[in-house]
Amino acid sequence: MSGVELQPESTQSEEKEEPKTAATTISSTEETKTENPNVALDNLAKTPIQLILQPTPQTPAKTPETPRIQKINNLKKSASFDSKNQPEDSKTPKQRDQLIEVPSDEVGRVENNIDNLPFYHGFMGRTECESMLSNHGDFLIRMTEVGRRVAYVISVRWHYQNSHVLVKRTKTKKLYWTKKYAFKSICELIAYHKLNQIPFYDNMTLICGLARHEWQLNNEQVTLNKKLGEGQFGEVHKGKLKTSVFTPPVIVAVKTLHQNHLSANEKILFLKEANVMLTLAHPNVIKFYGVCTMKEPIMIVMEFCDGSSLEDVLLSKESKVSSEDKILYLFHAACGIDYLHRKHVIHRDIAARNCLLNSKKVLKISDFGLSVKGVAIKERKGGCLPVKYMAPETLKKGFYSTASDIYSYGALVYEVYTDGKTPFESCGLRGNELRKAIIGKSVILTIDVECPEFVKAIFEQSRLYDTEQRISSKRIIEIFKEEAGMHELDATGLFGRIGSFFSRVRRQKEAEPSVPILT
Ligand SMILES: Nc1ncnc2c1ncn2[C@@H]1O[C@H](COP(=O)(O)OP(=O)(O)OP(=O)(O)O)[C@@H](O)[C@H]1O
Repeated sequence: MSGVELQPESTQSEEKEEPKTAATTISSTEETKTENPNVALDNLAKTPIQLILQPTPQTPAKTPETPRIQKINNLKKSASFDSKNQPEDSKTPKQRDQLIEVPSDEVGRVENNIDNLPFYHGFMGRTECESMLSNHGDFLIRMTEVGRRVAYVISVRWHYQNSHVLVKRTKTKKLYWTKKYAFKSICELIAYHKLNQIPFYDNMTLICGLARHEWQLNNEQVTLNKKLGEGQFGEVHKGKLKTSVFTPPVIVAVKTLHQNHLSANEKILFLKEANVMLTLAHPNVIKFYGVCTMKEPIMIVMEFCDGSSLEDVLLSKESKVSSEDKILYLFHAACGIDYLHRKHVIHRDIAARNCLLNSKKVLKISDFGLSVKGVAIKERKGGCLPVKYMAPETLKKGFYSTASDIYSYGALVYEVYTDGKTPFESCGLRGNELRKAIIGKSVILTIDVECPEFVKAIFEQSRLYDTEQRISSKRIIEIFKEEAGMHELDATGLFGRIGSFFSRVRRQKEAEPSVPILT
């Protein structure tokens, strides 16, 4: 006999000490140890340990088909972690159910720091996890929260279906279990079931552990320095990221998630931002380095912009943004948005405050907190929404699309040419009143200051009510190229600064007034 029989949890609470029965079973454990001193993981895989479900005086052992085992399986079904599931803490085994404790030395020498398990992914949402599971037997371990307490979930692909099995803990001894066997650590639970190919839930075994990606960083790789600001979910710091021992650390911006008072859903929302950024690489979009989800605080690590936000630059009393730079920034913003739209990402929060500038005057679209994958979606959202920047179809019916981003781009053009004024600031309406006024067309945004004709035309065509008529990001870029001689940046972000706009304007003024052709 190699397993230590464990009293059911409900009776364990009456236990004062570790069960003395362990001593008797340890002798047979030692037999195994003598045969395999320092048994290594690989050896274990080849020589699975035989475990026998032991009868207790009160509860004779039964075969897996018996109602008692069935009952355990039912319990485990409740532990299967469905979206509507309740925390299963209370659903502990009844008195007649049995678990078998497997002592650590039976499992062999295993890595006991979960962070070092290659297939442990830290805090991860279900959707992101399911996007990784593709083949039968693929599995990963992730962290979640059940009733504000950290819990581990084994996510596995089994016969074309994804299952999420919550690892449970016994009340008194705090042992980890999913089916029959209980372990001192989650690493032992995983190692034991994987190496011996014992089903850990129903008939599912752990076959192929999916390793973490390069972008799933360890907290130790990141150092936080000066605080840059604060957003809805947490703070942004300047920091350093160590990528290897051979290369110097990279200067980064690190978005940390407030540790307290955030539910698992809010954490998932925060990580959604990283999820969207993950697929993006463009000189006018903030670069993403990775996420730290192994422990608190959860962090998103991204490119550091050594300038300020466009909003701050526009509002700065010290210096005015030149006409040349206004064109440049709006062109960069259009290139960033166009790239997002080609990647089927709707940003949903285009505004000067979410455009960052670096010291080389390159504008980068940032803050993907509200972004979604897709070209058009319908979503009714409550809470704090950027009404002043939102399109009428969004305010009316919750429709978001690439066209609604373009409508917000119009608001960005307004901000740039009014030196950072917030749209509709002067109309005196707010919240729901403003929403109704925008839908009812009783307030309309106009640029009454000096502005190149072609920019004004872009602005007007971006603010059209009919989404079909609204200008596209592709067309905006073409116009900037045609009218201002702009060039897109290459991947390094070095080339493609302003072209011959001002010499062109001079030429046009000499010849005839500029008539923008917008199709
Ligand atoms: N990549 C970055 N490089 C440099 N500074 C940054 C970077 N990202 C954010 N910041 C700065 O950190 C501050 C907070 O950023 P964050 O995106 O969290 O805030 P926000 O957009 O105000 O809030 P929210 O996320 O709630 O929309 C901003 O002032 C911004 O200028």
